[in-house]
Amino acid sequence: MENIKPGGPNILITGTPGTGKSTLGLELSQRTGLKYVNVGELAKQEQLYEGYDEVYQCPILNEDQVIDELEDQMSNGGNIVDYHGCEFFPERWYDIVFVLRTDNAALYERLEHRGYTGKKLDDNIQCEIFQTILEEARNSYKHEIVHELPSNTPEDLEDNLDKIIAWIEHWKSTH
Ligand SMILES: Nc1ncnc2c1ncn2[C@@H]1O[C@H](COP(=O)(O)OP(=O)(O)O)[C@@H](O)[C@H]1O
Repeated sequence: MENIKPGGPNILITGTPGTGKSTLGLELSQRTGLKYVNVGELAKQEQLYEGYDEVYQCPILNEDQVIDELEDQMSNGGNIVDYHGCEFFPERWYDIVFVLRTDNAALYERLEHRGYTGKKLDDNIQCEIFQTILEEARNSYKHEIVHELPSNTPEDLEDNLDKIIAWIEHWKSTH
């Protein structure tokens, strides 16, 4: 049975770093009033970590702590969650999952611009080539709620916003 969420639907925006999750998530939040949750930022603020990854030179997310931290607000609904992974969240949290996709050349430029180099840059490009996050989403959620969205141009961004806003309106009229 579906949970009742007074705050509205919960939306997951996932995809390889640099595909445009925070750009889309923030704009969507502004236009809809749903709450934007950047899991990476939340972990940093609340120090939800368990150790340090020497290879990638970044802290390791404590997934259980993230789940505990978000459980109440996710049960209430009305959240747009942004993270470059999706398999550790409880499946019941999300009403819909969007996986952003970016062509290699564009993604390479965005990540280079962000200061990524060497293995970190290469691995993220490979992650996108092998559609790792899309596979992860399809393995973690019902196929019918997982949607791939192109995220290459500003026109794509506008199209994606229009589509998601229309979906939210529909969700609200049926719940
Ligand atoms: N649809 C798009 N078209 C062109 N550039 C985009 C698009 N979406 C995001 N960008 C740009 O790509 C870069 C990475 O976007 P960001 O939202 O930070 O990605 P993520 O949150 O997935 O890491 C930013 O410079 C952003 O302005």
